[in-house]
Amino acid sequence: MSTAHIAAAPGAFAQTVLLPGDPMRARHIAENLLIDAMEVTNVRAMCGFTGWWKGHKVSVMGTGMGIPSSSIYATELVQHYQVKHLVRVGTCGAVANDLNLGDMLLASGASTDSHVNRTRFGGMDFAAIADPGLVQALAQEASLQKQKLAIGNVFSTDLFYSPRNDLLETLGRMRILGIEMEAAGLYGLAAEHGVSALAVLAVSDHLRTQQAWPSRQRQVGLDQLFRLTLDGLLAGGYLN
Ligand SMILES: O=P(O)(O)O[C@H]1O[C@H](CO)[C@@H](O)[C@H]1O
Ligand SMILES: O=c1cc[nH]c(=O)[nH]1
Repeated sequence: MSTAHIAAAPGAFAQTVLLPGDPMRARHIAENLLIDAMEVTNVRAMCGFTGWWKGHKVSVMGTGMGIPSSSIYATELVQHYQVKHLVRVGTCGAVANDLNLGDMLLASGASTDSHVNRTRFGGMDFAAIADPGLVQALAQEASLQKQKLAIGNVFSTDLFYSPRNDLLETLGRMRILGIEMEAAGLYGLAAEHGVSALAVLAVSDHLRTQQAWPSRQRQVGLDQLFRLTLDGLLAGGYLN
């Protein structure tokens, strides 16, 4: 079986899939963290892998950038490959003053300038929230491992390069912690399809100080985040 964008055999994916925006980050996770990971799809070079974390099956697949691209892959994974838990592992820009490059952030909610959830929700505002069970699993694991994990609202934007001069001030005033481009769409999609979703992010840029990771570090510099996420998913019973 294959879909328009995923060419994988039935059952090729685990019930839980890590979803980085960058397909090369998916490959990095498969080759450096998972055991016996096999590439299961590569359409448009959007590679996906299934392997093992501490004896439990897990998949990882790139989504591309932004809600439109990530929604295509997430929908096909849920509808055609019976995926139950969608866990975005991405980068974000820090809005909050007390976040630094490399800090980890769990998006318990995601605000957005995208209209996808209004389209889903009859024109009304949908509160795009992470699955509470996944939030608890990751928060508990971070606490157990004594790792700092900020938890709060992020902003999922359609425009990486925003023309709005007031955006940072507005986001800060509304207690948004960070900015990225997929979580709100993923949370709306999960609600629509009756699956669970979570986004955990590493700070790759700081919008106030203009500090930024180089592109290579965005690809391979998130291992601490991946390990914490995989351990949390395992402890929470999300890996089969
Ligand atoms: O690093 P990823 O997971 O791609 O996430 C962030 O990086 C991209 C922009 O550079 C957007 O996809 C944004 O959400
Ligand atoms: O969407 C994103 C991702 C990383 N850094 C940003 O500033 N924005």
